Amino acid sequence: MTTALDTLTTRTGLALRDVTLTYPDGEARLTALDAVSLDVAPGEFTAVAGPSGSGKSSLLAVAATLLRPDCGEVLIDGVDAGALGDRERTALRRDRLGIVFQQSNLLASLTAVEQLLVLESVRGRRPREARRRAEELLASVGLEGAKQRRRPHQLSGGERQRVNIARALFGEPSVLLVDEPTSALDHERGAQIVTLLAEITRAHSTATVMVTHDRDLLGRVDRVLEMHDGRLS
Ligand SMILES: Nc1ncnc2c1ncn2[C@@H]1O[C@H](COP(=O)(O)OP(=O)(O)OP(=O)(O)O)[C@@H](O)[C@H]1O
Repeated sequence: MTTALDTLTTRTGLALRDVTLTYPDGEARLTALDAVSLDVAPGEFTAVAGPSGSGKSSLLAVAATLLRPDCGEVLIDGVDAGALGDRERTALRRDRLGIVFQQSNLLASLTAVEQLLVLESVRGRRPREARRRAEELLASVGLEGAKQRRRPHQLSGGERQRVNIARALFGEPSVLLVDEPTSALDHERGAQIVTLLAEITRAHSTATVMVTHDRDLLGRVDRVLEMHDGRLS
């Protein structure tokens, strides 16, 4: 069976159209996203800043197709995620999205290279080719040589975050979603991670969205959007 995803070739990035998301709140509903629209083109690095509780994580979860909005559309490379069945949406996420969560969620028993290779079973590259690509990606985020064979507890917080970023890039995503990547890091290391994300956005032509509340780190992004009470401006 041919699906919308099989025929998809062009990369157009991320678009949200009038997205509203509510959560149950006792008898009522709390509006976390209020008619949010957003376009992020390939190669564009957009930051979303705003106070705690303003809806930033909800925005990323909806863009990541992990939460379904009450209404509105989420388009990844022009494909409306809401129109897909569960299986197709999972495939869209796997093939088109890279997600970097706030805390590094690396597996304790695996080395840096293995954190990337563990994804391989679902992608079907040849093992040697996959290992070479994993090593190249880790080197490109600044982790070279013996560090690639270390486990998470043998790496610094910044290095773990680099592994996370390399892992998110392993599937060659069109859209890169990054949630508070610097929350566990000091200012200097945080700034290095944001610089790295800016470079990645150019080099890989990803439509990158980074959520942050650290305004000191916004110098390297193309655009800063403000989130307030579920509204984006
Ligand atoms: N699962 C949930 N159930 C009910 N309400 C929720 C849920 N998740 C988030 N909320 C509420 O939705 C609103 C937006 O939350 P969200 O986590 O998106 O904000 P945020 O800007 O990411 O905050 P922070 O910077 O503290 O992580 C908040 O009022 C929050 O309390």
